[in-house]
Amino acid sequence: MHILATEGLTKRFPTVTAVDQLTVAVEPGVTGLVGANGAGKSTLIKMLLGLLPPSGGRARVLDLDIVSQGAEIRRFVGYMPEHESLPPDVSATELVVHLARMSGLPRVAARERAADVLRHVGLAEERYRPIGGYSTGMKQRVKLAQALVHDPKLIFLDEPTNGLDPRGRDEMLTLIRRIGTEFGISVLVTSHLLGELERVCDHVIVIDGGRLLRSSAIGEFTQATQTVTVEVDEGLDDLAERLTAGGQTVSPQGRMLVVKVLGPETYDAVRDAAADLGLCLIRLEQNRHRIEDVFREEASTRV
Ligand SMILES: Nc1ncnc2c1ncn2[C@@H]1O[C@H](COP(=O)(O)OP(=O)(O)OP(=O)(O)O)[C@@H](O)[C@H]1O
Repeated sequence: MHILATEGLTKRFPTVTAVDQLTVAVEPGVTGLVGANGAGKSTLIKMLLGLLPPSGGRARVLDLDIVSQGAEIRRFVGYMPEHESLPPDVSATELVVHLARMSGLPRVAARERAADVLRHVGLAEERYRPIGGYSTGMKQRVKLAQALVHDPKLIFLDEPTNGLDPRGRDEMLTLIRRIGTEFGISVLVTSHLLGELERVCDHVIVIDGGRLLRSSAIGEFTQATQTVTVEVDEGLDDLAERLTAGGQTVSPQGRMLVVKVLGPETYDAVRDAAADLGLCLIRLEQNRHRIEDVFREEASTRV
């Protein structure tokens, strides 16, 4: 069963086509939507929520039509917007209870549910303080809590790690994975960094200029795009030659080599080649993939 499916979905603004003939289907689980700034991620999400009418094509979310059943879709789907959209003068508790009430929960149930989700996202005592004094990380957690409070079947998270420091990012990504696995809520999460979504997603969709570039299970994805950086004390050229002769794809980068990972055997090949040549291996590091790497990869397979 698909949780959402689009067919030729298009959104044209006067000067730009933000989403261009997009046909894609998403299964239950955690799905990453990756694309550079301006790729059309937010526009796609707003259309899927029934908040922005498409210029062409069709889409269904939880088997509901985005044009004629937007209000029903929003009953079952939670949305964490990209930009800050929180009132500064109320506390997280007041806001989340209010939103729970607006989604139709009675007063007591709304309070209980709000307390539950705020606890799940990791907001403790501070939830009683006005939101205006929160750090970016705390504000992101409030935005996540309000997306979950009406017990959705699916949530759309638009750049949830924006503005967070490395630790905050890690915590947010762990939370997202838990939402998908422990709570059984399907997640569509956007980012401009493929590397950070790799950790938490089952499936990744890449868009560029509003068009679908790729949609695959995370395993296939990382397989196709993974590289390791290799640094040795000396003898870099010899190592490159040895690896190339052994069937590895190697490109020099300054004082290091970038080797495409063909499988676990690539790591063995690097270790063995360095040992045979008597070189001291200083670094063997798996690279985080920026979206640009995927574009480069796709472009090189197209020619
Ligand atoms: N309301 C609008 N009117 C006109 N152009 C718009 C509007 N909303 C978005 N766009 C344009 O559509 C394109 C896609 O924007 P969108 O916000 O969907 O991208 P994005 O992938 O979410 O990027 P970001 O993460 O930077 O928001 C951009 O060129 C943007 O300028």
